[in-house]
Amino acid sequence: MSARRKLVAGNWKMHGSRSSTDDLLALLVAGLDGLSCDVLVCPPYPYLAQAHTVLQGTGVVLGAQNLSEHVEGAFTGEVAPSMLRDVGCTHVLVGHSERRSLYGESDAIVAAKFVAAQAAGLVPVLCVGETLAEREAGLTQGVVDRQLDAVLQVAGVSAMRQAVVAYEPVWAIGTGRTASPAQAQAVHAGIRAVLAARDPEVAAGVRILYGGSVKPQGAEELFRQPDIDGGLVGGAALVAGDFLAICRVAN
Ligand SMILES: O=C(CO)COP(=O)(O)O
Repeated sequence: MSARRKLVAGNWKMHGSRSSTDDLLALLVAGLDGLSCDVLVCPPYPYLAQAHTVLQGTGVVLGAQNLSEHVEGAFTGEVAPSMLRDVGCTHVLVGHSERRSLYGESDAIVAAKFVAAQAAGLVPVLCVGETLAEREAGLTQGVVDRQLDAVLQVAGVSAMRQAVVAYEPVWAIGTGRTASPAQAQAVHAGIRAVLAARDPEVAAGVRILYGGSVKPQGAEELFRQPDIDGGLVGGAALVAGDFLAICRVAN
């Protein structure tokens, strides 16, 4: 039995409205009563302050889906790390595959965002994962190691004490195709081994989430794997009953 407490995170992506945010959060807060896993929700930027008000005192923590690597300045359309803190975020996703592929975020930018998040007192959830072509070419662990190493080079391994890693194979995101528990476990163990080579204690403590078509069915077996410490949930995080069911099996 691992000493790491499970964490279930919901990435709402670009979905919702003011009223659906209130509705979903109310259902989550009511349904989570009595559960002991950690729960994080990441609504879109405009709803963060509202979500913070609803979540205060509930134990559910709040994260953003992205942040600027800059402290402040002439960066039209960007959101500073301190602003996220200011509206009640404790966490932020960094390097989600959609940011990497659709918005050209390089390993270097992701590393800079990771550092900027921690400098503002936010816990970064560092997302890593390979494409289908990379998996089929046998490059999975190499890609994930490169993405992780880019952050470790800049931030140092001890920064991982205040961070979460999320393994999200790109081919499993939004496709209904989940990695098998064995496939996911193998990569999670590989991530932990990379960290252990630098600092075994840090490696033993860091939570590594699995993401990619996580649904209530199948979540239990994923979460039973020794190196899977919870989930980063997309589509199913928008359906209160599904998200709650996933939290329940992580409990
Ligand atoms: O990208 C994801 C979470 O960050 C996963 O999304 P889905 O659960 O919709 O596949």
